[in-house]
Parts: sequence; C-alpha cells; structure tokens
Amino acid sequence: KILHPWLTKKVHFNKTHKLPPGPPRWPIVGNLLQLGPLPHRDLATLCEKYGPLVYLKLGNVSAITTNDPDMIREILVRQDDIFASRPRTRAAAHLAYNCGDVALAPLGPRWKRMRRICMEHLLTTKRLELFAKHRAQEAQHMVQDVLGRAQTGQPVNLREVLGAFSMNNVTRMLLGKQYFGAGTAGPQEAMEFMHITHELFWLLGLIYLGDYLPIWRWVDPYGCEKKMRQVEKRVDDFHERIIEEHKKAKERRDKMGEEEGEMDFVDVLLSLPGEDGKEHMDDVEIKALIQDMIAAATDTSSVTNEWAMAEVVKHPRVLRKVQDELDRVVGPTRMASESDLPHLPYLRCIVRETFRMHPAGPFLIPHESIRPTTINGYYIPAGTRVFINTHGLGRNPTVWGRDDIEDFYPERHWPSDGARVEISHGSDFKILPFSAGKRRCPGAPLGLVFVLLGLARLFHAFDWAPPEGIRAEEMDTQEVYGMTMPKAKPLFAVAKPRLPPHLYL
Ligand code: HEM
Repeated sequence: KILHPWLTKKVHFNKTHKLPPGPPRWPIVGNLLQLGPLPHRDLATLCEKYGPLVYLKLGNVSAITTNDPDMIREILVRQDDIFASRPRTRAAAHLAYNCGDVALAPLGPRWKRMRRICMEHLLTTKRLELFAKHRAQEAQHMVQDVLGRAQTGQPVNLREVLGAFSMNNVTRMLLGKQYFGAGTAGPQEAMEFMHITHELFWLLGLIYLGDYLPIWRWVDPYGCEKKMRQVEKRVDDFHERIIEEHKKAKERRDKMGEEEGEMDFVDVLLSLPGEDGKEHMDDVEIKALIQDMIAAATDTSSVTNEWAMAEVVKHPRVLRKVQDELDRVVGPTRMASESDLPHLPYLRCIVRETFRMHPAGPFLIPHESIRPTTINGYYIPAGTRVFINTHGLGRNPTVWGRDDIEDFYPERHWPSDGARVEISHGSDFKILPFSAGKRRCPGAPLGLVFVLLGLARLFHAFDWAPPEGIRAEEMDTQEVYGMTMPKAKPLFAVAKPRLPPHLYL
C-alpha cells in the first residue's frame, strides 16, 4: 500500500519525536526563568553548552535557537516555506493592526500582498533615487547640527544627532515631513511623534510573559496590555491625522487642477487600488504599512550608526585609516556623497564589523514554523518560535576563531582577492544583518545608504575623540536588549571640523 508522503513523515515523527537538546525545564514556566535582561547572551551560552540547535520551552510555547551558519541556512533557506511565519504576539495584535502589516504578519496571502506593495511601489530603485536629493540635504543638516553642537565646546550627543538624521530621512520619504531642525513640522508634533515611536519600539521589543503563559494575561501585574492599548490608540490617531492631511492636500490639488508634485509613500498608497476591485486601499492597510516602515527603517539605521561611531571613537587607529580613505576618494574640496559609497571598501568593512558585533536585530524578528519538520534528525513541532541569534553568530568561536572575537577589527573582512566588500550575508552566512529567505529585509539597500552616507559624512567632516577625562579604550560598549539592540547609554564624543569652513554652510 502506498502512503501519502506527508503521512509517512507523520508516522516517522511519531516513532522518533526526538527534540533537539536543551536545558532542563520547570513545570509551567519551562525555561522562561533562565532568560535574563540580555536573552541573546543567555541563548548563546546555551548553544555553547548543548550544541548548534537548542530546544527550549517558554511557558507553553516550543522554541528553538541557533547561532550556527549551517543551521541558519537550513532554517532560512532550505526550509524557508516552513519557518517563514511570525508568532501572533499580543504586541503584534495591538501595535501592528492585528498583524495586518508586513513585518509582524503571519505567512499568508495578506502578508504576500502587503510585501509586494512595499517592493513594487515603495522601495523600488527608481523611488529611492528620487529621494537621493533629500538624503543629501539631510546629511548636510546633520553635519551642520554636529558643528553647532561642537561649537558649544561640549561633547556631542550622537544618539540625538543620528536619531534625527534617520527620522528625518524616513519621515520625508514616507510622510513628506521633517520633524527635526529648521523648517520642520513643529516642535509639538515632533515631540509627540518621537514619544509614541519610542513607546512603540519599547513595547514591540518586550518579552511579554502573557505571550507564553496565558494565565499571566489575566493578572498582567505591570499593566503591559493596558499600555499596549493606550499606545495603539495614540499611534492610530497620529496615522489617522497624517492620512487626512494627505487626502485634503490631494483634494485641493485636484480642485485647483494642479499637477501631482513629488509623491511621498502615503500619496503613493492612497493612489493604489484596493483588494477585490475596491477603488482604494483600506485606511487600515495604509496605516499598518506606514507604521511598519517607520519602525523598520528609523531605529535600525540609527542604532547601527551609533554603534559604528562608538567603536571607531574607541579605536583611533580605525578612525585615522577611514579618514585616509575618505581623503583619497572624496578629497578636501567637497562633502562625501552617495556616489562615493561603492568606492570606500574600508568604510564598508567597518559597517560589516559593526553588524558582526552589534547586529540591529539580535534575534532578527522572531520567526515561527507552520508545520512539523525535522532538522538534523531532530523533531521540530508546528508553531515553534525561532530565535536566530545573530549576536551569538557574530561571536561564535567556531566561525570567527577564539582569540579576538571581542575586538573591533574591520580588517578581518578585507577580501584577499580584491573583490567588493559586500554587507549582506553572502554564501557563508557569517553575518546576517538583513536576514535571508522570504522574510529578508526589503529595505536593505536603503538602510545601507542611511548607514554608509551618515558615517562617511561624519568621519570625513570631523575628527572625533572621547569626552575629556575618558581614554579611548575606556569608552563603554554595553548593550541593552530590545527589538533592536542599542547601546545602553547614549554616545557622547568631541567633534572637531577638519574640512574648509565653506563646506559646512
Ligand atoms: C540598517 C538598516 C536596517 C537593518 C539592519 C534591517 C534589518 C532587518 C532585519 C534583521 C529584519 C528581520 C528579517 C527576518 O525576520 O528574517 C528586517 C525586516 C524588515 N525590514 Fe529592515 N532593516 C533595515 C532597514 C530597513 C528599511 C530602511 C526599511 C524600509 C523602509 C526596512 C523594512 C523592513 C520590513 C518591512 C521588514 C519586514 C519583512 C517581512 O517580515 O517580510 N528595513 N529588517
């Protein structure tokens, strides 16, 4: 008798059912109590002890974790169809329009459609080129911002500077607004916008116990779900206002017979047809997409830039070397621009090394399996949460050797064959800044421009040193865990202009 292949697989699972190795667990809570405030480090320690694929039980949820390139390739490439879904967390339900966005949506036709809209209408090469002039303006604003702060004689708060650079770039492209600096949307709206995006990030990054222990939701001792509902309402009001403004502006233009000017992302989304023959996309879909883009694009690039600056200020040798490269390629008569970026291999090594040591997504965005499978002969149940530990991957001694894992050493990425320095995972999967497979980051090219352009300008236009009284090697590089993984304390450094004064005007 011939069995359907799926059934044979099922029989096979039932016979073996051997889970990957993992630490012993408590009743009810499982391994939850073994995770501290830096769970990426805890999970890496477990991989060191139990092997490249570790099984955990977080409350009533099955989970696996890995920091190994072969396992990662198996999960994200070979078994992509099985592992490319997302868990329906409470934060995703409240803060991503009931998982109706791209980044937190489970695998399915809705996710596919929203992702296609991103790829075909928002993040196209043509549209990104269209905004290149705004990015150049924002880079110049950033340089002026640093100069202004440097002239006070105080160390520059680089978290503020880089946060404003990312946020302005993103909101100009998405919403047609700037929130920081001259000619902006207004201080009150800017403050409100900053405040709600920070709360949103914090809640999205939280490991909320109610996702693992349903009983916790009844008690919710820290009022997390209440907070989620409050932020959900405020974020929705904000998006509602943005959409209304755009609709009114369009009506005005139509009435006056004016040409459509430069279209931001909201304009583009308002011009697209909806599902099932509807004339327009639903407002909720537009809000979900806009919110996704803001969340995915701002923090990732500003956190990466702050880490790169922190490591370079900590290593003056690296600063001198990248400035030599910039002086050679860009020269002293102009500022660095986007067209220089492919010709700055050492800067690209700095960014690769930054992603190795401080990946913006320490667990990517957690994936979830949609049906049972096996990896390396181990059984993985359906609905298993997957923590790909990119922080652990960058410090895995079997990948990087044991000696200098904790050293910031960009030269380790210098290609011996003179090839271009790529800043994606490559076939060896040694770093994974933008992930791989179906869920890989659709904004990687844009994110890289934000990072490379920002850094090129700052290293070329200024000399950098630690605040007075702190030696370079004492600069702190402690992280905090979150959806992205920022430095625990904001970076302060002393800036000194190094180009002719008229270039800063
Ligand atoms: C340096 C900057 C950036 C970094 C390091 C980064 C990194 C990532 C990572 C690690 C993921 C998760 C992939 C996974 O779960 O497998 C992701 C997803 C995503 N990113 Fe980025 N990203 C950056 C910039 C951007 C930008 C500029 C945009 C858009 C404007 C963007 C849009 C998205 C979206 C929509 C997703 C969800 C994809 C999906 O679930 O299908 N990202 N990104």
